[in-house]
Amino acid sequence: MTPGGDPGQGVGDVEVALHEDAEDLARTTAARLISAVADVLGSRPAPAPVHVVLTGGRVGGRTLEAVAAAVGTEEDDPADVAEDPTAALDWSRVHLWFGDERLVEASSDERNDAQARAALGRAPLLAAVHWHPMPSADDGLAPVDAAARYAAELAEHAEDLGDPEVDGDGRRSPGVPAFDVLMLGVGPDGHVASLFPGRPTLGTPEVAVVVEDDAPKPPALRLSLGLDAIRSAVEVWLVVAGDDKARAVARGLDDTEDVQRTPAVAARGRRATRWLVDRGAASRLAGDGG
Ligand SMILES: O=C1O[C@H](COP(=O)(O)O)[C@@H](O)[C@H](O)[C@H]1O
Repeated sequence: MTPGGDPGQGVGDVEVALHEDAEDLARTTAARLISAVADVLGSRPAPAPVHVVLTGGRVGGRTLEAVAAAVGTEEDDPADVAEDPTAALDWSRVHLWFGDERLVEASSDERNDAQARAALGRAPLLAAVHWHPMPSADDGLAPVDAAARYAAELAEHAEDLGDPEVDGDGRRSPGVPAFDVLMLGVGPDGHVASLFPGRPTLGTPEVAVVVEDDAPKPPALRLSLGLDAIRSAVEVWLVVAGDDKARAVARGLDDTEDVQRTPAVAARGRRATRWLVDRGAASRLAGDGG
């Protein structure tokens, strides 16, 4: 077994969904996310929450912009927004977490939460969601204490009602919520969240929130969910665009791949793992039609 755990052990279905380009991918993923939130809201009694983990990165940002556009922004006619089916959703039951974050000033545009708030903040209906940003440099905490603080926040929601179909399967990491959907970008090097190839963070999969202090992609200092926390999600969605990601996607879908070389191979959901890719990212997969 690799230090990151056996990526193929006891996981749900793996699906690949092909999209024309990054814009189509972002728009379709946004629609998928809204529909998943609606399904979960409808499947459990109010006020039970829905837990969603957001990703940074380019396609992650475009996806959230597409979510705001679908829900209705302040530029839209309020009458149209009120008629939209998403207006009926109880967004106050939705909790938004982050898969990773850059440990820089809160005002930095390098922050994943800044990108997410800028995108989703355009939709008045989404003002009701609960944000769970990772600590920033402004909090003045040592990185290890910042990680511990986010882990404590996660633990506060670990007992929330989750999906009855998968809860109790023994594969949820203790101390993290039953994430309903966890989205990840994938780097050209195969990293997910801030779990980079060959880094010590892959050697402690059981730690809910890990510190990366020498990320090969700047900024060097970051926080990330650990592998077991990621694998606690009911569904993991890897949202990837661009032919510079094609090798990482092909490796991430190969069960024999070493997690130390391609961390993405170990990012699996308990019920499903969905690779949502555009033609460029899929261009090294057999039968992609591209
Ligand atoms: O550093 C990061 O990179 C990945 C991928 O970003 P992309 O721009 O190449 O799509 C992202 O998923 C992660 O959240 C972020 O911190």
